[in-house]
Amino acid sequence: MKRAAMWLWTLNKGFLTHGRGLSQGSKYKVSEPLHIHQVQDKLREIVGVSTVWRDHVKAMEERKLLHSFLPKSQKVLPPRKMRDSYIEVLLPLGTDPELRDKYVTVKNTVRFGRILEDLDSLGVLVCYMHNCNHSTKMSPLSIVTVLVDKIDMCKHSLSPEQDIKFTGHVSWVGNTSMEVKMKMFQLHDDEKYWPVLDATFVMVARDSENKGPAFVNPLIPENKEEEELFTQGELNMSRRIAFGTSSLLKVAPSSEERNIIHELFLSTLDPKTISFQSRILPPKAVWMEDTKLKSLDICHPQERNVFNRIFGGFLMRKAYELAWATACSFGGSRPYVVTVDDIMFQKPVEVGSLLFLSSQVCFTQDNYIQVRVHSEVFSLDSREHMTTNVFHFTFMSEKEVPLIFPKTYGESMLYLDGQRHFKSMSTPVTSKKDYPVEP
Ligand SMILES: CCCCCC(=O)SCCNC(=O)CCNC(=O)[C@H](O)C(C)(C)COP(=O)(O)OP(=O)(O)OC[C@H]1O[C@@H](n2cnc3c(N)ncnc32)[C@H](O)[C@@H]1OP(=O)(O)O
Repeated sequence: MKRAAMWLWTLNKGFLTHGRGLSQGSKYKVSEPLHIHQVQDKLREIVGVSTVWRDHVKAMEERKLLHSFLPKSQKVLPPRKMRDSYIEVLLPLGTDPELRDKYVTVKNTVRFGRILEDLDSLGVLVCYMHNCNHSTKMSPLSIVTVLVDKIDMCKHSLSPEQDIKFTGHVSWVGNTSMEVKMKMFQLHDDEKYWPVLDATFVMVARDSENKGPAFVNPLIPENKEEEELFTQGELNMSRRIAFGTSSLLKVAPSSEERNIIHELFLSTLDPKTISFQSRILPPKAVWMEDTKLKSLDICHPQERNVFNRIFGGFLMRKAYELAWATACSFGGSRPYVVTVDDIMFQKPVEVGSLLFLSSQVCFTQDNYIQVRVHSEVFSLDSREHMTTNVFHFTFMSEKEVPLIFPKTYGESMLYLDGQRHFKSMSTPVTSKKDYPVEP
């Protein structure tokens, strides 16, 4: 009982000192960063999971008993500061060849899919730090990823032979949801850590059995910088709601968007026939339907998370790798990821499901390729199909890529949705060669 509470305290204690932990961007200092392997160990300890799949039902039964520790209201929970949840994690690629093998691509760069997995685990650990409760051995909360709001890549290259450091903390809280900001840095020849990536995730707290909502500790900003982050978190929430309510699944496109679609349609009509049916592809263009790639995975217990559902990071890696392959076969050169945007985890994926991923290019501009991946699961027990996620990735190719043309109304909506996501990319990156981030 004391052991888990002890580590939480030890970890927290390190955060009480202010300072410049990293050469750029760090606000708080920790005594010692965690090793990447410790993240999973800590999560297992906090949630109290079985390491043997056979025992998973028993372990979940034990978690039922934690229900009584859940508060009835958020008001009774003590407020936390941003530094309470701040953690640093080291991925020692420079000194650990075995670890490097897991991360290296054929072109001697870093597998971005692996980074997505690490960010997901890190985000969850950050939230457990925020909600750390010394009175229980295991946390009564089940914390799951609901949204990858944004991952923006900086221009610096990722080497599989230099150490990587992650930092993260809670930046905003609602009643049951938390926004987590994470950064990634890589050690350079000048012995300094340079920024590589900025990520914003939203996590949700659920009860001990992951069946209903659970309150999270309030968050109090301590200074002006934190107030700005908090306000930004609130604005992000309003933006997400606005983006959701204007979804093309709910409302018609704007008049400007309707014009775009009509122009695209007109430019594919055969001028030799006076018909709406004869469609021909303009030069340097590809039909959207010809860009599709699909994959199937069986969701084995190996890919489960601490709550015995399929790990969100695994789903992201699989979707990312398929998206990369789609962009690569479409663009004709090895593309680089620029932005990951608005990955919504609508439904959990059960262990044992069949995971169908379907990827297609939905928008292009200059060297940019916008790829959408739709994820659907088939439950062998209930015989039901269900959409679980939609992923959006922006890639950049070394050379200019063909234009993409929708044929049907449904594809036109995919085109506009892709364009909306492309436009929401905060800072278009223009570099090519010094940006080697691949799957
Ligand atoms: C190693 C450990 C890793 C573990 C990490 C994982 O692998 S997790 C595995 C991958 N992820 C999952 O399996 C999650 C799958 N999704 C789900 O189970 C469900 O969608 C959910 C429980 C997260 C949410 O369900 P509902 O939307 O019905 O719940 P509800 O409406 O009560 O919302 C709960 C809180 O989430 C917020 N919320 C909901 N949708 C949101 C969105 N798109 N963007 C931001 N926030 C959102 C709400 O505002 C609310 O916060 P407030 O209450 O603050 O207003």
